[in-house]
Amino acid sequence: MTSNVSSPARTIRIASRKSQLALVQTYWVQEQLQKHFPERQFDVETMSTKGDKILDVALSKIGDKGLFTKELELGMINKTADLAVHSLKDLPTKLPDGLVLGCVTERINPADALVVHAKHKDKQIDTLPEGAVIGTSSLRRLAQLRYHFPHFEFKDVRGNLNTRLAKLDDGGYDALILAVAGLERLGMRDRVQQTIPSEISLHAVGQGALGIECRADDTEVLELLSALEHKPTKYRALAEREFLRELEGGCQVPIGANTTIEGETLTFTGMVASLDGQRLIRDTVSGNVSTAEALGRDLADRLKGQGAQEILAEIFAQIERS
Ligand SMILES: NCc1[nH]cc(CCC(=O)O)c1CC(=O)O
Repeated sequence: MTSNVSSPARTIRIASRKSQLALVQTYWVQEQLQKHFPERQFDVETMSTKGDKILDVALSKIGDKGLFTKELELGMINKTADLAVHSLKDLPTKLPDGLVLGCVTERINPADALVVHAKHKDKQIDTLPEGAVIGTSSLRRLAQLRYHFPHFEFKDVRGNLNTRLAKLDDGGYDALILAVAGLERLGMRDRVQQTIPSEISLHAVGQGALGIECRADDTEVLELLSALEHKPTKYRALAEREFLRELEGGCQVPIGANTTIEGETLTFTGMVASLDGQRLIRDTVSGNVSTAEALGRDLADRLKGQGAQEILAEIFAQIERS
């Protein structure tokens, strides 16, 4: 038999973390694929990742790249799964051999959000009182906010979104900094007190977009995924991820980004900051969208030329010691 025309199409197995946000994202992708390919079958299989299991240690101290992705990747490598849906910002810039970023879906708001305790419901980030306790587990948010608001106190906060919000509402914090995108996807847009301007906080690389990973040689899945691809988001993601790769930072270093596309022009602002918020290096480049990755490298080189490498080296040493 040389033809497989009559054999039934294989079921496509989508691997997902079990967190509420991961499931919302995965079911959204499943629904989109089903819409484009009504004759195909797409199943979802859930699994726990290391990042889901370790909840009592600050993320920056676990320090592992791929904390939220490794188990899903093993599933694809072992062929018990065919694709995995990630928050793009949780996906390391270097993927395991044999796997690729098959598709980037349309980005929603990539900004960070201020979420406040009820007693601050008339406040914005710049009117919160001196000594306000701000919860964040992101070194990027910590460094940028310290730089602009040295009079706040910062406290780590872990757990899924609902757990974090409960800790805020219980009075453990005055405010939290969270991604607008995560709140929006979980139907909690009303908790966004303020979208933090990019002048204050540049978002994480890839924030607000979904990245779908699959086997590099699975042409069938790659073809299915191309139906979900959003070109402008893909260009922005390529530029941002190349910038991060060049700076050799995982998700747990204070590196921020902001990209916009107007016509054919991609404009990219990036920053690297020290943990104490004392030093912050920021610059902007722009060029044709077709040169997205080169723009990311160019921006990284410029920041390195202004001292970014020293800052990052210090941070890696600090994390290792703690
Ligand atoms: N690090 C956790 C994480 N990974 C993805 C999101 C949601 C935002 C997104 O999809 O970019 C969040 C929560 C947050 O940062 O508040």
